[in-house]
Amino acid sequence: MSASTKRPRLKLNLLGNDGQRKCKEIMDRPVKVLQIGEGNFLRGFVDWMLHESARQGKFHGSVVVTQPRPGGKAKLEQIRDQDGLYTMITRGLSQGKAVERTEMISIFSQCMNPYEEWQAFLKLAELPSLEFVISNTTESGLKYIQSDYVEGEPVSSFPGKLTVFLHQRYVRFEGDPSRGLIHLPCELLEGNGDVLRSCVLRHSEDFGYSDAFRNWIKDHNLFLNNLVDRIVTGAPAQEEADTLAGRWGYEDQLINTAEPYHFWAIQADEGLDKKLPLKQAGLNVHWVKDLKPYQVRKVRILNGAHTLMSSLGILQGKQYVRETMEDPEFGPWIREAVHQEIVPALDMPDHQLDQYAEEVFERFLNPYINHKLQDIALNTIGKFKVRVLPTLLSYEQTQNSWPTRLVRGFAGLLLLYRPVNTLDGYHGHRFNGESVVLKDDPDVLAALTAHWESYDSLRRDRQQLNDRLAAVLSDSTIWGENLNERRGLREALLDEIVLLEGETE
Ligand SMILES: NC(=O)c1ccc[n+]([C@@H]2O[C@H](COP(=O)([O-])OP(=O)(O)OC[C@H]3O[C@@H](n4cnc5c(N)ncnc54)[C@H](O)[C@@H]3O)[C@@H](O)[C@H]2O)c1
Ligand SMILES: O=P(O)(O)OC[C@@H](O)[C@@H](O)[C@H](O)[C@H](O)CO
Repeated sequence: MSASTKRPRLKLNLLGNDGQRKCKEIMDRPVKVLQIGEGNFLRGFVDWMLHESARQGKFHGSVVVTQPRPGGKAKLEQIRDQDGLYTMITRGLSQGKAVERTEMISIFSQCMNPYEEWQAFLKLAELPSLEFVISNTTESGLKYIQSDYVEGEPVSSFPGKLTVFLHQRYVRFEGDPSRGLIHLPCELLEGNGDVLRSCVLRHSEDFGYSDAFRNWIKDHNLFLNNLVDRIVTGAPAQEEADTLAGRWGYEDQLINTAEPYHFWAIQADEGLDKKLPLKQAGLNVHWVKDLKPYQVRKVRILNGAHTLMSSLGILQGKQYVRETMEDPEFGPWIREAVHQEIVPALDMPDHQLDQYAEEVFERFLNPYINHKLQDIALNTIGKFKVRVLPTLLSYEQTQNSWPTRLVRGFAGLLLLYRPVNTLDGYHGHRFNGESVVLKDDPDVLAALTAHWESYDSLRRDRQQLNDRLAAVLSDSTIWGENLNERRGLREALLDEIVLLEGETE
C-alpha cells in the first residue's frame, strides 16, 4: 500500500479557512459553461484558464463538468468525491528559466453524469446564466453517429446529446435570440466548430425538430473553429504523488501536470474577450480572423519537427525527443532544419515563425517530459505526407533547390520502412539490440513492401535501388502524387539513403 492511500482524500473542508474561502468564492459563481468531457487536456487547459481569469476577478462564472460518453464514469466520480477540486502543476522551461507552479483549481460548481441524470442534465439548458459549451472528446467523439431520440432517454454521442440540450433551451426560452450559446469544441480537427454545427443540424433532422429550431441554431448560436496547443501530461508518477500527499496531508486523485506553454487561437471577433476574458487575463489566447495560418504553423513547425526527428532519431538509436534535442549534432541539425528549411518554405512573415520555433524547441527540451519518438512515429507515413512533404515541395518551388535536411528526413523515413526481416517481417527493426516496432496503416505497409521487393538484395546495387525507389515514389495513393515527376528528388533521396545506410549499419 502506498503512503498516500493512508491520507484523506482532498475535500474543501481540508483546505483551511483561507483556502476554502478562495475556492468557494469561485465555485459559487453562476454557471456560465457547460463542459462536455473531464479529461486531462480540458482540465489542464480550458479549466485552468477559466480559473485564472476568475481568480483575477475577470470571469464571473463557473463550469458544470459532464461525462462525455456512457462508459468510464470513474473520473467524474473522482471529481465529485473531491468537491470538484484538483491540483494543477505547471512545470518546464519558460524563456530559458525553470518554472514550477502549483494551483488549486476550483472552477467546477457541479458534476453531472448525463447517462444517469438525463433530466437534470437537460434542466441545465434552462439556466439563464449559461453562455458557453466547451468540449474535448478526442477526434472520435466529435462526429455524426446516426441515432434516434427516445424521449427521456440519454443520447450516447456528444453532438446528439448537445442537440437535445439545445432544443430544450430553445423551447424553454421560446426561441429567444439572446439565449443562443457559444460553442468551443477543442477537439483537434480542422474546422472543429463547423463540424459540430453540421452534426447538430443533422441530428436535429433525425430527431424531427422544426426548421424554426434549425434557424435558431444557425442564426443565434456560434460554433467557433479553434486551435489548442499545450502539452498536458496528466497525473505524475505514483512516487511523486505519494510525496505530494505527504506534504499536503491529503491525497489528490486528480493531480494534473502541464508545460508552461499554452496557446489558443479562436476564429471570432475580439469583442468576445469581454464575455470570455482570457486574453485580458494575460493568457496566450488569440481572437483571429483566419485560423488557417495558426494551424499550418503548428503542423509544419512543431509536428513537422517531431516527424522529421522521429525516423532519423530511431535509426540512430535515440528514444526521446529531449534526448534528440540535447544531442550535440542532432539538436543543432533540427534547429537548422526548422529555421533554414521549414520556416522559409512557409512564407507567412506576419506569424513570428522563428519566435514560435524557439518556443517549440524550449518545449521539446522540457526536463519533465519524456516524449517517446516511437509514439510520435505512430502512423508516420501519413503524418509525413501532411506535416513535412508539403514543406519539402514548396521549398523546392520557391528556392529552386531541394532542402538537404528535409530530404535526409525523407530518406530516413524510407530507410526505416525498408523491408528487412529483423523483426516480425516488415513491421519492425532492431537497433543496438533494441526492438522498435513500427505501427502504420496496413495498406501502406503492404504497398511499400511490394514496391521495395527484397531490399537486402538491392543494397549494394545503385541501379536496382534507384528502380525500386522509383516504384516507391510513384505511388500516389501514399504520397498524393507521383513524386518521380519532381525533378531531382529521387536522385537526392538516393544519395541520402546510401549515406544513411553507411552511417546506421
Ligand atoms: N494532452 C495533451 O497534451 C493534448 C494537447 C492538445 C490536444 N490534445 C487532444 O485532446 C484529446 C484528449 O486528450 P487528453 O489528454 O485529455 O486525454 P484523456 O484520456 O485524459 O481524455 C480523453 C477524453 O475523451 C473522452 N472520449 C474519448 N472517446 C470519446 C468518444 N468517442 N465520445 C466522447 N468522449 C470520448 C474520454 O472519455 C475523456 O474524457 C486528444 O485527442 C488529444 O489529441 C491533447
Ligand atoms: O499526437 P500526434 O500523434 O498526432 O502527433 C505527435 C506529436 O507531434 C503531437 O502529439 C504534439 O506533441 C502535439 O500536437 C502538441 O500539441
